[in-house]
Amino acid sequence: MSTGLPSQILLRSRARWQDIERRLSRRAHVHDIAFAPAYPPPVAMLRDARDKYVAAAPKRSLEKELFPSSSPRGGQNGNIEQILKQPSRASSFFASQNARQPSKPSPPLRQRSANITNGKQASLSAANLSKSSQAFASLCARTDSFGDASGTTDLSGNDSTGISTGPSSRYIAGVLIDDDDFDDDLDLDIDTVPVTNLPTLPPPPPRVSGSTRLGRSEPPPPATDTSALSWSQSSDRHFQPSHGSHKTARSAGNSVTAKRETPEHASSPPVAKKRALPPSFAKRSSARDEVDGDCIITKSTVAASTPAPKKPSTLWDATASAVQAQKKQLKTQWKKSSDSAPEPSSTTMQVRRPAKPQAARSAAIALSNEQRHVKDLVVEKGHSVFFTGPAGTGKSVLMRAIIQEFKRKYARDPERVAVTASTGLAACNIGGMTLHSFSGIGLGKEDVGTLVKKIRRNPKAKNRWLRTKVLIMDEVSMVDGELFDKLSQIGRTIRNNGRPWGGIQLVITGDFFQLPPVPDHGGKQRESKFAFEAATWNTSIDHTIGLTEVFRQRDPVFAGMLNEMRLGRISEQTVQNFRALSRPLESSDGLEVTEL
Ligand SMILES: Nc1ncnc2c1ncn2[C@@H]1O[C@H](COP(=O)(O)OP(=O)(O)OP(=O)(O)O)[C@@H](O)[C@H]1O
Repeated sequence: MSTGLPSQILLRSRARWQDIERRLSRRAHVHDIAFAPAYPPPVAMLRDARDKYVAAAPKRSLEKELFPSSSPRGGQNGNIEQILKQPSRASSFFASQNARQPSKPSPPLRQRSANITNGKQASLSAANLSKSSQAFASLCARTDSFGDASGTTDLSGNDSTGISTGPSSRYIAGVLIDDDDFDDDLDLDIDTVPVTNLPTLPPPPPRVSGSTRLGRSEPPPPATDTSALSWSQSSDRHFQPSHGSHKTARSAGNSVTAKRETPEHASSPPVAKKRALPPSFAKRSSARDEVDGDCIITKSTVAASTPAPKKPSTLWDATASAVQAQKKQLKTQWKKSSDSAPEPSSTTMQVRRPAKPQAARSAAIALSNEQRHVKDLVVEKGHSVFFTGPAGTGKSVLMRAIIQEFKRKYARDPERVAVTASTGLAACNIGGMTLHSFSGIGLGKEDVGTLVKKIRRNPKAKNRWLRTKVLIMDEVSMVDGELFDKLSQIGRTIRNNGRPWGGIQLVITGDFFQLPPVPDHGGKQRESKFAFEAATWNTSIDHTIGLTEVFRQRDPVFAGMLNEMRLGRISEQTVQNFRALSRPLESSDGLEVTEL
């Protein structure tokens, strides 16, 4: 021993000091000669040093806090194992050891002992902490301090290392792990009760023979006792057999059995439950049930699965096939009646014959030669054509035939054909839209530049202008000439094509002797002009064709009279013929005829 030893070692317990004194006294007594010339008597020197440090240092606290395991207090005689076997002291010890590791300030796993929270350890200086570590190292080096401690640590908590684990704490590799630190795990609601008594499932029932009669009404299977299934929390009725599935399996001759079938049920013969049908079905099949009891289920099943088709309650509820059947029936009846009965009047025929769709009627009509010529010019040769003619010459019929041909031609790209008319009603007549809607110009009062910008802001209208190859225009007599010029210029601009209408093929029809364009009385008070008066009319139209054959009137004299009126050049003979038709009008319904 010398004065160079750490002062903390000198602060050990009084008992140890006494033990040292005793030993040194013995050594001095034996080796007095060796110590005498160079050093003062060692016992006196050490006593002085002890008194000096004991008086200077807070002995009790340091002993308690820095060397709790080596303190002889409590009669432990420096045996840490005995100290640590006391839970409270062990906790205090490890808490203080953890507090002495400033380089690893890990957050506490749980509320520590008062040694940490009372501020005493926190007030220790860094130097004291370092010294404490050294002292603890020297303490650990002492074999007598740990008794029979070995160099290994048993993480299982069994006390082979001499470090006693309390009831709720373990020391693993210098880290205190308290089992209570994982108290949150207790909140996990995991049912870990081991299943020890699992019930044995019943053996599969014997195969049901296919000769089981399904029509027999037998008592339902008894409720099975599920008290043995204590391992499940399911309701008891869940363990009762499912009759529907059993019946299906048995009827199919299948050996598959429901999982929850109990042994009692498996041993009982298979039971077929008679199906309960709705009252309406039961009434219908009751007669057959009485006759053939063996086929009750089969017949009832058929009745339930394929209900009889509903009869249409009203005429307009009929399906397409029903309408077709009615048509055939009416046609047959009409043929029979026409063969047997005298020729009915035309009025009666009009009423009786079912109205055909317009497309079907036009398809049934065979085009005349002049009509066919126009259609070939338009569809086959792709010319821009304007065809006109008096009323009843078949302009509309021809136009519908042309549209049909174009739609067939551009079936993969129907946007190539634009069907328009000057008015909404005329557009509906041919299944199209108004010319204003197609072009996207609104009322079309602005100049061409403004209208072009307007169209370019409208993607749909712009797309129509760009995609259209053929423009159909019906009732052209009501299209204003100025509008016609504007549209032609718009087509050239948007399609970036210098040809009239930007190269769009025009198919125009109408009768300029009929309704004129709507005059613009709003702004400029100008007189409206016909489309054929437009500046671009002649360049836009390749062929102008006039239909002459009138189909609406078969009387050529009457057709000639109408044609004179259309042209405004009525002959004297025509005037006399019309006056000869004059007669007093009879109005038996009380309505007065308005004179124009
Ligand atoms: N090729 C044809 N064969 C038989 N009938 C035809 C033929 N073309 C037209 N018709 C009939 O002539 C009648 C008049 O046809 P449509 O209405 O097409 O004439 P329109 O010239 O359009 O008359 P409007 O100028 O008054 O509208 C219709 O009843 C139609 O069925």
